[in-house]
Amino acid sequence: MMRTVSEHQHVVAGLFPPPRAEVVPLAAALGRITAADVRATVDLPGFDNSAMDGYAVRAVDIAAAAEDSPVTLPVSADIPAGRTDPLYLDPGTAHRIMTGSPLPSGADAVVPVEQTDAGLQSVAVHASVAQGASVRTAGSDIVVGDLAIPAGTVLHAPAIGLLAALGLPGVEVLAPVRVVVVSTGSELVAAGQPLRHGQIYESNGVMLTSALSEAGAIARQEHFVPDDVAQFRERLDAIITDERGCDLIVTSGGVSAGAYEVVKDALAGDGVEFVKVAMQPGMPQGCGRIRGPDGQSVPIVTLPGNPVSAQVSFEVFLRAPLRRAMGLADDRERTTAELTAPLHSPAGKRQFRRGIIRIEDGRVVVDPIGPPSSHHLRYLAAANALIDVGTDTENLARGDLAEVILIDDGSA
Ligand SMILES: Nc1nc2c(c(=O)[nH]1)N[C@H]1C(S)=C(S)[C@@H](COP(=O)(O)OP(=O)(O)OC[C@H]3O[C@@H](n4cnc5c(N)ncnc54)[C@H](O)[C@@H]3O)O[C@H]1N2
Ligand code: MOO
Repeated sequence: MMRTVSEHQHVVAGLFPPPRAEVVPLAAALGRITAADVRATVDLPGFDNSAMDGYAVRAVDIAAAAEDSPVTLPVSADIPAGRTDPLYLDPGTAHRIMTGSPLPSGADAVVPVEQTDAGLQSVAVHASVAQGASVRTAGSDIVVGDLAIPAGTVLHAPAIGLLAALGLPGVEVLAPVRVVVVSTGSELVAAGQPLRHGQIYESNGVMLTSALSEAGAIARQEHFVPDDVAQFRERLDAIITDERGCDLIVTSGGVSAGAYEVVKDALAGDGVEFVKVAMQPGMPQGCGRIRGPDGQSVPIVTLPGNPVSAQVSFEVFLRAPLRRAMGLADDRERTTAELTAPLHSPAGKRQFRRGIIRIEDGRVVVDPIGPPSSHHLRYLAAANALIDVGTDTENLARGDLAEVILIDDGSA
């Protein structure tokens, strides 16, 4: 009996470790997700300071000041921003002060320069101000120990600014999953090389690497290997011991029922199980854990080689748990749409057909495009949706409502 899609989804999801944390410098933190609460390590502001360019005073000293009857005070100090020495304001005097400069002790208000004659030796103040006017008190924004940024926050520029204002050089964020993609097949040829009859250009490697990157992973493509078990195993060992690190290996090809199934031959019975999943495309699947030369255990997901099968399998089995392992939501939207053409799906299999979803006369409709078989990459390239036809549905008519997964990632 074949495994259901949801059973295999569960098994693949179980291979992913819980999210890992790493510390990155703030300059590299944009878009990253905080792994832990960040609490304020200093007060902001760190000291009482002026909100205006003007004069630090005791409010009581200028209580009688008015437009036509100014109060004149001697100016006994000048406080530009950055002055660090302790300052004291004697009663009956003023200090010239700039925005952000520390308020001298004794002062309890700032008069904006516009309400004075801007004098340097003495200043005529033309308005009274309340106690606390134009003063930004220490800790009025955030106090040591306050929650500055909660865990799970996607860091945008202002949040990074707050971390910088707190004097933090870096932040603990969730680490992306490092994935290495390796395609298999003796028929594969790299772009730029001439093709002989029976050979094809390799396409799954860069396609899957792109899909993994778009999903947020750090994905790296290895050069493909021929259908040779020894070479494949050697390549896996090299991937596992590579100093760039690898949290997951994704392979394509060599998993079905033929005589030269390199992935299956190399790994079956050795921590990796190969199964048939009741779906089209993407029926032959494998996953598990492999051991490296030093005993390291690395999860591996072995996708079928047909290009549409490989990419649809990524969508169905890998994308959501991969994102979860990085603290990211599964951002693939599902909806229902009216079919503009009939569909046939094999009995007992969940089918994922390519489609174009669009709005017609205010209704959400989906055009099925291309045949069901899994070598029609051009239709997958043109699609913005997968039509998800349930296991028990064999026929859908034009006008029927179909389940649809939106796969347009907006990167085009
Ligand atoms: N007797 C059976 N035959 C097949 C079965 C089966 O159950 N019994 N399953 C079929 C299904 S469904 C699929 S899907 C494929 C999967 O086969 P493999 O994963 O073993 O992949 P390959 O045989 O290596 O390749 C299949 C197909 O895809 C092309 N391919 C492979 N890798 C790439 C690549 N990196 N870039 C571009 N194209 C690639 C390859 O040339 C083949 O045409 O098996 C069916 N057979
Ligand atoms: O199920 Mo295979 O995945 O048709 O191509």
